[in-house]
Amino acid sequence: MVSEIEITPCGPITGSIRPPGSKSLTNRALIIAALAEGTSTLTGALESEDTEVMIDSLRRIGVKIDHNAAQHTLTVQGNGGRFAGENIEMFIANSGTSMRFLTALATLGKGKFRLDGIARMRERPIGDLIEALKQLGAAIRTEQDNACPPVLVNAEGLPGGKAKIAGNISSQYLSGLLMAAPYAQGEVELVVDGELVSQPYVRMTTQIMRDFGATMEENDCHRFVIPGQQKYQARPYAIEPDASAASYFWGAAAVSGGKVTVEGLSKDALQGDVGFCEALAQMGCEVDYTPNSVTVTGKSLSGIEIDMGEISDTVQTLAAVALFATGPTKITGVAHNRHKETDRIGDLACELRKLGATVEELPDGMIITPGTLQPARIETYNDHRMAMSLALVGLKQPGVVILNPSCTSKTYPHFFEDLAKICGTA
Ligand SMILES: O=C(O)C1=C[C@@H](OP(=O)(O)O)[C@@H](O)[C@H](O)C1
Ligand SMILES: C=C(OP(=O)(O)O)C(=O)O
Repeated sequence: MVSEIEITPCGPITGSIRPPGSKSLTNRALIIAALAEGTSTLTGALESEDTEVMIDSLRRIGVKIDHNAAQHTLTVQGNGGRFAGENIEMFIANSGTSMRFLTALATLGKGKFRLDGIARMRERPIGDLIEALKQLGAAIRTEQDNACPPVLVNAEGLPGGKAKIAGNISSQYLSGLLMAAPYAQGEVELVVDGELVSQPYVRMTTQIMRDFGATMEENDCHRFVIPGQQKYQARPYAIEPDASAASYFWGAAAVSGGKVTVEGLSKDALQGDVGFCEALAQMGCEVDYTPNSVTVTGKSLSGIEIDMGEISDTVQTLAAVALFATGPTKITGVAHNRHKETDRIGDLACELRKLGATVEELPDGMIITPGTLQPARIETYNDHRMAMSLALVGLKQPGVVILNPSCTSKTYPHFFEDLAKICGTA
């Protein structure tokens, strides 16, 4: 494993790429196919740490999953929501989606389940999800009574009922509840209490649930009524390429003044992160959509003011692009970014300053004023997005070194190879 990588500067980048499958869609499809009756074939699936920990955990509750690496296909034989076990341990590394979705799923079974992860996962909140599951009748708690993993579930099936769920820390709680709800013994009513961050991910959840045959009543992403004792229907399902991963290639076009096409995504993609292109358009880039591709052409860039609450995984990408703009960029609406793989406000500000920018940290974002760029050794805090986004700066500025580059294995194990290929520096 290499301990650091120096990014090779290059000219305007032109080319096209199809990034690996969406993490969010792969992990949702796995949960739903695991609960379905019958065999589902998931094509275009992501193969990375976040999906491996999901697959490993589902296998522990008796779901059969075959992986065809050459075809990026997962074949899942669902257990119909019937699973039992004594002291089943799930190790989830630092995958927020897996931790939150599997916590909700575990309440549907019978027996004792323990969900744990790496040290950072033990700092990532899960208390609001635990409280909502308790309201639905689950026997569940955190091991240290600190509202963070490890999570202990003493499952007897999920009775159902009405639950309020806070949405200001993470939308993944609501997504986890929604996907489990059709398998509750009775009807489940979920009401979002206050603000809901990352809303496009909730729309993605309800869409994929419907694609697998579940029904629900939905009121403006605020109230959901899901009849109990439903079954997902197994089916073939094609997974879109990952739009958050695509942001690095669109960002590469923006910073290099090039033209990059991402294949397999469109304006109508299930993933809200295609909205990152609109932020680039606001900065001055040209964006062209077809039904099966999105192309960004880099032009001269201006700083912008933008609320990124719906596309928070692309904040770091936008911050990297902002270093090449005229004037400051103000990002707001992402207080929840402090609870991700690392504090993506404080730690991001620190690394941007090393590259020569002036950064004012806000409670829910930052103001980035570009300065003269300079070489820097970039700390990644074991955050894949810190590595992938700040690598873009090195495409123009010599001497940008990314430390611990293998942290991209969380969602994109071959990122640096793909970047070098499209830059012509491989
Ligand atoms: O539901 C999902 O697939 C995700 C939701 C988002 O998390 P939050 O809801 O915590 O913002 C996002 O950051 C994460 O990468 C994936
Ligand atoms: C926040 C992220 O992941 P998760 O919450 O699923 O760990 C991410 O991939 O940027």
